[in-house]
Amino acid sequence: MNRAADDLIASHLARSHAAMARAAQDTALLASAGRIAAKIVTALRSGRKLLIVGNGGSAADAQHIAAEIVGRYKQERPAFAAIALTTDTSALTAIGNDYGFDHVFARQVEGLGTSGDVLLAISTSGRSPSILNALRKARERGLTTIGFTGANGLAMGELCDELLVAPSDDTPLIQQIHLATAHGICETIEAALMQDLS
Ligand SMILES: O=C(CO)[C@@H](O)[C@H](O)[C@H](O)[C@H](O)COP(=O)(O)O
Ligand SMILES: [Zn+2]
Repeated sequence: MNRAADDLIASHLARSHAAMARAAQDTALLASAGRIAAKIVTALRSGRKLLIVGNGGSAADAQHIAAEIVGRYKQERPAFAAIALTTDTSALTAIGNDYGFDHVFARQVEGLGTSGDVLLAISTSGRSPSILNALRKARERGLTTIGFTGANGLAMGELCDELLVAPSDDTPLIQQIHLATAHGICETIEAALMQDLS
């Protein structure tokens, strides 16, 4: 690896480290993460499900988080219901082709979401129409709505019962804060669900 690559990667790691440290001190982020974990626990305890949407890197995060819930985070326990709406290529291409990409998630929320479920919608910009439409549809159908965004995404809050704001305006860094915070939320959820069994 040449020097330039080393410098670029080291600089990214340093910015990532600084962004994570800022997030760890962000009392608003920590408080909203706690409320989000409590809302998801309430839904899962009563047999409801968690639906998750996101584009690009956030689609990967959606799948990652769903797997922590339906599989396990760290502890041996029963499975709980979580689905990323980013994985079914037939649904995504049919809905995208017939109705337009802006509807790929909203249409799945309409088909799969029921009152009492939770929609977790991840958008670093807070402005992706596919994500905003999914939140609107979730509201219409009586789902609890949760948003993950970045410092410039506050407008998304209008459609969310809880909005978690990563303290950065850089998409990759926002994504890293989202995933690390989601791991903390999964740990909190798992601890609460394990306590029910003891
Ligand atoms: O992973 C990255 C950048 O790190 C990209 O794929 C990124 O997720 C895509 O550009 C998304 O379309 C951005 O959408 P959003 O987060 O603004 O809703
Ligand atoms: Zn990325």
